[in-house]
Amino acid sequence: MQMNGSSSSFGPGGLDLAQSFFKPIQNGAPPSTTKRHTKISVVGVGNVGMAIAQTILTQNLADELALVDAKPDMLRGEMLDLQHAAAFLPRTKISASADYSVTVGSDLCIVTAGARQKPGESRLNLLQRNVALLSDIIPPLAKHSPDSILLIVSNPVDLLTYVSWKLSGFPSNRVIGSGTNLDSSRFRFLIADHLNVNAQDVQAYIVGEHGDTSVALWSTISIGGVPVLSFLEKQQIAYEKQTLENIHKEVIDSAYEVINLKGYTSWAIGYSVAKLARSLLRDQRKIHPVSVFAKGFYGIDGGDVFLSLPAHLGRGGVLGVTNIHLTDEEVEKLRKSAETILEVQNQLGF
Ligand SMILES: NC(=O)C1=CN([C@@H]2O[C@H](COP(=O)(O)OP(=O)(O)OC[C@H]3O[C@@H](n4cnc5c(N)ncnc54)[C@H](O)[C@@H]3O)[C@@H](O)[C@H]2O)C=CC1
Ligand SMILES: CC(=O)C(=O)O
Repeated sequence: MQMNGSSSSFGPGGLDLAQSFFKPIQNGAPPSTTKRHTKISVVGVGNVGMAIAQTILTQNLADELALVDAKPDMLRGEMLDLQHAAAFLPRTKISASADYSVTVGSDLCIVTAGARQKPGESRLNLLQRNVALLSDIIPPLAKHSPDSILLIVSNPVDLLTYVSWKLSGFPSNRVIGSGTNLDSSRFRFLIADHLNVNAQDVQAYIVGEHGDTSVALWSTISIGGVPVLSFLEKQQIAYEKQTLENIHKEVIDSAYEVINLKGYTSWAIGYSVAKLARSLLRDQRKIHPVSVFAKGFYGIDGGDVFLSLPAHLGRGGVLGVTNIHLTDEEVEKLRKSAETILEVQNQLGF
C-alpha cells in the first residue's frame, strides 16, 4: 500500500474542496511544459537515507521524493515526520511504500538500504549481506524507472555499484557509486583545518576504493588555484612526506572513528550525496570523485571494476573521466586498489 501526502486527510472529497476553494482565472495560459518535473527515490530510510532525504528537501532538489524501506511502520513514521516540515521547506511531494511502484518514473534512484558496519568492522565485511539485498532492490527499481540514474551508497560501495550495474542492465554511465566524494571532503576538511583556510577553496582528490586502499592524489591539491606541492618546492619550503601520509591515514580512519563514537556516519554522506544529486539532475557538469566503470582509465585493465575517479557528472550521468596527471606512484596505488576490489569481486559470481 502506498502512503501518500497529507491531502488524504481531507477525505475522498479533498480534490473537490481544492477545486471550489480557488476561483479559476479567466483566459489563463495553460501551464508551461518546459520545466521538468524531477523525482528522486531513496531506498533505505535509516540514518543515511534520512540524512540524504532531508538534505534533498532543504536544498530543493526534487519536485517529488519517494521513500522505500522494508520496515513499513518506520517508513510511514519517517514520511510523516518529513511531511510535517512542509511549512518550512520548498514544496516537494513526499510518498513512501515498501512497494517499488512508488518509485515509478524516478530520475535518480539512491540506494542506502542494508547492513552497516559495527565499530571496528571493515566495509568489505558487509559484502555478502548487502549483495543479497540488492537482488530484491535493483530489479524493481530498474523496472519502474528504466531511464533513471542509479546512485549506490550502501557499502562496500564500489562492489555494490558493480553488482547494481549487473542487476540493472543499465549502461555503465547511469550507474554510479558515491565513492570517495565523501573521503575527498574529509581530506579537504583536514587540509583546510591544517592551513586555517576554507575547505571550499581546497581542491584535492581521494580516488580508488571507498575504503582502506583509497589513494590520496597529493599532486591535485590546490588552494585558491595555487598547486600546493609545486608551490612549496618552488619556494624551497621543506615538507615531511610523513605529514601527508598522516593526513591520508586520518581520512581512512575517519569513518571508523565516527562509527566508534556515534554508531554510524550520516550528515557528511547526506551532503555529499545531495551535491551529487544536484550535479546530475541540474546538469552541473561538475567533477566529483565517484565510483564509475573504471576499466580503460589510468591503466586499469584487470576487469570490469567500479572505483572512484574524478568524473564529469551531468544529466546523462557520467559524461567522462578527467584525465589528470598522476605520478607513477599514484597510478601504481590506484591499480593496487582496483586489484583489491577485483579479487573480492571475482568470488561473487556476478
Ligand atoms: N558510501 C558511503 O560513503 C557510506 C555508506 N554507508 C552505508 O549505508 C548503508 C546504510 O547505513 P545506515 O543508514 O547507517 O544503516 P541503517 O541500519 O540505519 O539503515 C538501513 C536501512 O535499510 C533498510 N533495509 C534493509 N534491508 C532492506 C531491503 N531489502 N529493502 C529496503 N530497505 C531495507 C533497513 O530497514 C534500514 O532502515 C550501510 O551499508 C552503510 O555502510 C554509510 C555511510 C557512508
Ligand atoms: C560508513 C562509511 O562508509 C563512511 O562514513 O565513510
